[in-house]
Amino acid sequence: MTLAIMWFMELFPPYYSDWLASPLPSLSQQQKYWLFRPGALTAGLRRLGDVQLRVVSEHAQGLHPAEAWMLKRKPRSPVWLREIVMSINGTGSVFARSFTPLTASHGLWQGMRRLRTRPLADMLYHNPQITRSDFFACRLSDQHPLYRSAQRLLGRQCPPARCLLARCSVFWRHGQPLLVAECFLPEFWPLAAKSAYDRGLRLKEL
Ligand SMILES: C=C(O[C@@H]1C=C(C(=O)O)C=C[C@H]1O)C(=O)O
Repeated sequence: MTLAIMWFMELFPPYYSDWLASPLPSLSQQQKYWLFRPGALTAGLRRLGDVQLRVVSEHAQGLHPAEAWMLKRKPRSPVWLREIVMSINGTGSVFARSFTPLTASHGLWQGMRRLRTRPLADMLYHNPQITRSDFFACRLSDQHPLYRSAQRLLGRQCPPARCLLARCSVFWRHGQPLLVAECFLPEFWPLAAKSAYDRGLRLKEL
């Protein structure tokens, strides 16, 4: 990447970002529902079946330039990253990638390092000091950091980027951000549709 492009990306981040604050018009009602559903995603997934969480990786790395604006931190500044996959009744359904500044992972967000297979949700929704940003959603592209992670995780079984819908939001605690990005794998959508059908719900009641 040339210096000029990197300079542009750092200066005008939202203009090259894939993330959108409102749903793409082409999405189904069900997709819009899950991409912008408030509250704990794990709680929503548990209504579809038995949820298992597998930690894929946890390590320090530099903040990706395309994600720096979300964290309001400088590109390449050190962050602590956690990547997990959640399965519903044994079917890999959601891949999540979460990160916080490395200093915060030793401070206000240190709980993130101790979770192991407990979901992040356990430490996010019962603390009045923690606020959540609006959601952003997108269809992934080949260059998207979340897609790069999905490729590492799924290898040759990774679906094309355009088949993957994702959302993200930032949790803030005393000025310290924790970004959570979640990608719905293609196998998730039939499970969600079947569950809604079994419960006799119309889409708007999901
Ligand atoms: C943030 C939540 O926790 C889920 C669990 C995660 C984890 O343990 O790393 C990451 C993203 C979420 O889908 C949630 O359920 O809303």
